[in-house]
Amino acid sequence: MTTSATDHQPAPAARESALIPVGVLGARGRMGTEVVKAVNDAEDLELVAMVDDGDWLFNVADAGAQVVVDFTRPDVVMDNIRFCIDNNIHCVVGTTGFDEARLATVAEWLEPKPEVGVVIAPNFGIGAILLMRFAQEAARFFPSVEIVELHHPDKVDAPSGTAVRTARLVASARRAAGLPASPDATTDSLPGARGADVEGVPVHAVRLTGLVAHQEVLLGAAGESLTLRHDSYDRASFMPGVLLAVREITRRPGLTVGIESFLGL
Ligand SMILES: NC(=O)C1=CN([C@@H]2O[C@H](COP(=O)(O)OP(=O)(O)OC[C@H]3O[C@@H](n4cnc5c(N)ncnc54)[C@H](O)[C@@H]3O)[C@@H](O)[C@H]2O)C=CC1
Ligand SMILES: O=C(O)C1=N[C@H](C(=O)O)C[C@H](O)C1
Repeated sequence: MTTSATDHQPAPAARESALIPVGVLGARGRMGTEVVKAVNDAEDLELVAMVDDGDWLFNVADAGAQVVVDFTRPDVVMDNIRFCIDNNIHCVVGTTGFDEARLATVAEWLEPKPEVGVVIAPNFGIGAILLMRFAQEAARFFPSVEIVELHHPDKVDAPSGTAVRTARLVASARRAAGLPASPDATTDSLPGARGADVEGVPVHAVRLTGLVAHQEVLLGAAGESLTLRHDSYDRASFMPGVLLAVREITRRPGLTVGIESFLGL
């Protein structure tokens, strides 16, 4: 008996079962809406649940989601992660508001579930991730550093999660290089004028109509400065990183912070 190329194609049911079933939390929000579109457009993913405020969270488990993407709010994200871990669902989390204590809690929840993966990333934009890496590299060469993040005025948290992570990475590189505090003679200032102090790095937050998500890292030395800047003009910029994380997390058990390792960085 001869076989044609079509004889080797999987049956429709088998093809469907190869798709990764994805649930989206915060599905009606700015990022959630974009994620829903991106998942629907991806040939290897299947959108099985959309949940927003007031919806039944159990929908994602009932629908058989293998991966959940969370773009909600800092005050609800921990409950969502707990639910997913308890229900053996991998999580891709873009929601901000994670400090060391929260990350430790998630790692603790994962201990009895060695097969479940959670990735928490303050920024899925490839350019923003590279900016963080470049800032970390440059930090040891400059006595002065400050960060300015600029966002749309509907953002509820300040400074941005990305700026806080960038400041921590820069501060850590400065400590490793033995650099002292950035010079600053200010003794008289209005509250907030010098920004938020994140591990010794001043972080300034701008909220401006028309902006999406932007960040500058300003590094200064005698007679020169280096400015690193990244701009997300559209939330589409986050989608390649989100989709990469959805695909990777099914084979990355445990807690991953940032998607740098998924990008080979
Ligand atoms: N990691 C990254 O690359 C990015 C992270 N973000 C972060 O993502 C988060 C969301 O940002 P946006 O989409 O701009 O906010 P948004 O306010 O437009 O969307 C949040 C959505 O979550 C919904 N929500 C609230 N409580 C919920 C619950 N218990 N269950 C399900 N849904 C719930 C809200 O109704 C809303 O639709 C923020 O923390 C933001 O900083 C935003 C852009 C990129
Ligand atoms: O709220 C936003 O818009 C963004 N939030 C993230 C953050 O706080 O860093 C990522 C990006 O800056 C957009």
